[in-house]
Amino acid sequence: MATVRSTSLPDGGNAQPGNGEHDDLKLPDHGRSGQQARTAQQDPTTQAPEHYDLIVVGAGAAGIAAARTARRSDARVLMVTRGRPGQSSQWSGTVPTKALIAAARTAQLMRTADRFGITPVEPDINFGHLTEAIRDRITTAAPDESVGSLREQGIDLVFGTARFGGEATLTVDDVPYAFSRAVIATGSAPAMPPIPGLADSAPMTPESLWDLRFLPERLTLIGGGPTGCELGQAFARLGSQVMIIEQQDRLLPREEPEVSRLIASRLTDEGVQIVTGTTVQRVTSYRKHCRLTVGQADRSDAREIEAGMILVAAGRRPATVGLDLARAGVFPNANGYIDTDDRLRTSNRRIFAAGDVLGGRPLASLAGLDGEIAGNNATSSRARTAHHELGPQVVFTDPEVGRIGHTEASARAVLGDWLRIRTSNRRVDRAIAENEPAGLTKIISNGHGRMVGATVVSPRAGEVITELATVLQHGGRIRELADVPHAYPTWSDEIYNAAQAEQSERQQTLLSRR
Ligand SMILES: Cc1cc2nc3c(=O)[nH]c(=O)nc-3n(C[C@H](O)[C@H](O)[C@H](O)COP(=O)(O)OP(=O)(O)OC[C@H]3O[C@@H](n4cnc5c(N)ncnc54)[C@H](O)[C@@H]3O)c2cc1C
Ligand SMILES: NC(=O)c1ccc[n+]([C@@H]2O[C@H](COP(=O)([O-])OP(=O)(O)OC[C@H]3O[C@@H](n4cnc5c(N)ncnc54)[C@H](O)[C@@H]3O)[C@@H](O)[C@H]2O)c1
Repeated sequence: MATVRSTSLPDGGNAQPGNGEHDDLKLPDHGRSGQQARTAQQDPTTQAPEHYDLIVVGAGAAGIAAARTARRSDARVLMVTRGRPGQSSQWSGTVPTKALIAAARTAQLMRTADRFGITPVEPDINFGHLTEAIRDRITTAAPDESVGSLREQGIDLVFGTARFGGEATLTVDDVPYAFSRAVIATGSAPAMPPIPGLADSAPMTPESLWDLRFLPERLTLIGGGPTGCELGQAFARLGSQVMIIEQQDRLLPREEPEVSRLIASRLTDEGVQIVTGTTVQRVTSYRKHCRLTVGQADRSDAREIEAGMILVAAGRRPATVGLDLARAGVFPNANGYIDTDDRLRTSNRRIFAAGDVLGGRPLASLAGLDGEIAGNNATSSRARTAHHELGPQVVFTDPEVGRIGHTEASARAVLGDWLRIRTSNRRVDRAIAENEPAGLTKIISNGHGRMVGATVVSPRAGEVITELATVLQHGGRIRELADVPHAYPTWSDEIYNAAQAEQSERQQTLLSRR
């Protein structure tokens, strides 16, 4: 029979097994594997709480990765969740939005087929069939995240709301459990701006949107970040009249200003009404529609606009309410998120945190990686560190916006004018072949030519940016890609062109020094 390994506290790789310092935190040897452990169900009246090597709170991208990684060290693992495993990513975030976007792109292609010399046709959208197809995509996307599959992987699963009772205990709906380590991976929830009358209008959120049974004739999005832009464009392409209201002076305010202009222009061409530099001050609901009082932040310029169904895409907030973190000795920061060191350990050294609950950049890609790191560091003495700043992020509008590292403004804030910026709006051959407009490639390097950030706007920017992520991760220079043969014609052509241009500039500089 497999036994649970007794693992000493991972302490930055310095803690030696049995060095005495952390003996009280040693994982116990239960003499059985998690796979063989009984399913987590307990009588609340029993005195001793059931003990686990690791309890993971949350079964989203971060929690699942943490639990799976811990199982590789044969730890006895309990995962607690009050929602379906997969949560935001699989059920309401990454997967369904991309399925919706793909359907909307098809509708747009049908409508604009004349650019390929094909007779265009206005698509007939059956929203019921469309949402059914999306549900099908969701269940196909991650079969190994189902309850059955997680249990097969040896992870005990219990449904309910977790609440810490002390530094090494928690309850799930009053049933107590004890842990050697825990990972908090409770994710985030939609932020609801405190706008008078908003709650009465029963607004949708990216989470509740998937219950829609009909295509809204008119849809008003509050927030023009990644969610607002992706969903706004998709619903407009499916046939809704869409308005996006953004309080900052441009859409996608975290991206380069030229990206905001490019995406705004594309959305406007597709019929989306964009209102920037404007906040919603009041919502008045009528039986079938709403009226919004909007204006500038200082409340000047107040005016009323008609709105359809409201979808709030105004950012996220941490899902920590009710966890009783203080009892566990974990203290959220001023924004309510959990701070950790780079090994994802919180102020309680038994407890780690991963995913959206950390704040920063709430991305499924980072949540999964964090989960692995937290699960590893909680159950193994070989510590791994998290480098959030290195992960690429993509806004899946059409065209897509891929970014890695700094924008020009954030690089300038750190490096001043010690920057080299290479920008191109050239239409690559692939864009010409597919009759797509020009995008953008912007590569930012420091004075030594080492890349510190890049932005790509193209129909496949999500793929293209990963090549640059590799360069950034290795502290490389863009010219190093000039020696790597690239397939032609691809959406990466402009990266290769930039690499060759950098290479030839360097050769000229070297020649001129001779
Ligand atoms: C519309 C939308 C589109 C997105 N698109 C992308 C994209 O294209 N690419 C990308 O990388 N990211 C995308 N994201 C972000 C991505 O979905 C999240 O970053 C990711 O899902 C976060 O994972 P998580 O595990 O931290 O949290 P979650 O997936 O939210 O999981 C949290 C889990 O904790 C549980 N929980 C919470 N509190 C408790 C409690 N007290 N007790 C027990 N269980 C609890 C929940 O039930 C859930 O299982 C998108 C997000 C949205 C909203
Ligand atoms: N493709 C992707 O990777 C993807 C897609 C969607 C979401 N996400 C993730 O989810 C997170 C949340 O995305 P999001 O777009 O909901 O949030 P966000 O914080 O990125 O953007 C919200 C926008 O709403 C605006 N806003 C806030 N309150 C407002 C108000 N009262 N009136 C008008 N505008 C208001 C903000 O200025 C901001 O531009 C992102 O940080 C991102 O990491 C990722």
